[in-house]
Amino acid sequence: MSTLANHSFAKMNGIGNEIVVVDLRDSAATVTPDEARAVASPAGVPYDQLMVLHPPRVQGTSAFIRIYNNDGSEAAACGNGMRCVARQVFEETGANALTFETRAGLLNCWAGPSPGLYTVDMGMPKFGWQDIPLAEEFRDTRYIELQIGPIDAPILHSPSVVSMGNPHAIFWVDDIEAYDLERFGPLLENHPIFPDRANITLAHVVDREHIVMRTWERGAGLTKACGSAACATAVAAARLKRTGRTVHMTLPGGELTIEWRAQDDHVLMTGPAAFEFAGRFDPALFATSVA
Ligand SMILES: N[C@@H](CCC[C@H](N)C(=O)O)C(=O)O
Repeated sequence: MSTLANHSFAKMNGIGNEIVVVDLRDSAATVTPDEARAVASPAGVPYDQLMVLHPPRVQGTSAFIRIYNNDGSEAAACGNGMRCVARQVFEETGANALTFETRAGLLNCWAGPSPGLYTVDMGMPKFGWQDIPLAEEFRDTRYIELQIGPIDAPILHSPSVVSMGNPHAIFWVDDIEAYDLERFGPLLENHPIFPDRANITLAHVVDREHIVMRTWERGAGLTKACGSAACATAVAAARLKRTGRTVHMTLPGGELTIEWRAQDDHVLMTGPAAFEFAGRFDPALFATSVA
């Protein structure tokens, strides 16, 4: 019998990024890729990311969080999902600031700066080609040599690449709607230059304080919002001196503020987290996913 059978969940979203939160802090169980895919099935609770809380492994943290994409793969970072987790645990405990552990490290989260908003310290971005990771050496990752389309008239080319704990490639364009991201996204996500695949973003710099963007997410496809991609895009734009270090980001599902803090290079992501409904998983979902 699956640990998730009859287990409670919360369906939430972070500016339209579909999130399911499951609390396994009273259990030693983990979620298998098959179970994660079963939850995402149309008969389950379709999501972009499943955030699973496990017992804390590090003193001073409230939980160890494992993050699943809807294809069953695991991700180390999920900005929108972290705001949802923070809201849930804040409401349950009355706290307004907590630290969680993810595979990307320890993340401080706090309520504010105004009611209904949550801030996550997403840590420091990484720019080294081995950290992202890329399959071959690029000394300058502000732009890398990568293109799709005809060699002399590429459709998309020269992305910036950044790790926010997970890999991101950002293509700078004039019109983010002018490209068939559903078609190019999977090609780029699975391009051999990205040995761990990558999240693919189209971004347009409106001015020094505003970027519009949309993302094809690794392991989840087109989503209404990707928080770590917003962080990666803001940082990449600031590295190129096209924006300042605090940027307002417009995503298909809503707005985020990203600050790349000068004092320690940490990236702070601020935005809302919405609760939709709570429920219990139907055991029939896992009938074929667990031996
Ligand atoms: N939606 C997330 C990113 C989730 C992980 C990503 N698909 C990956 O595999 O790296 C966010 O809000 O950051």
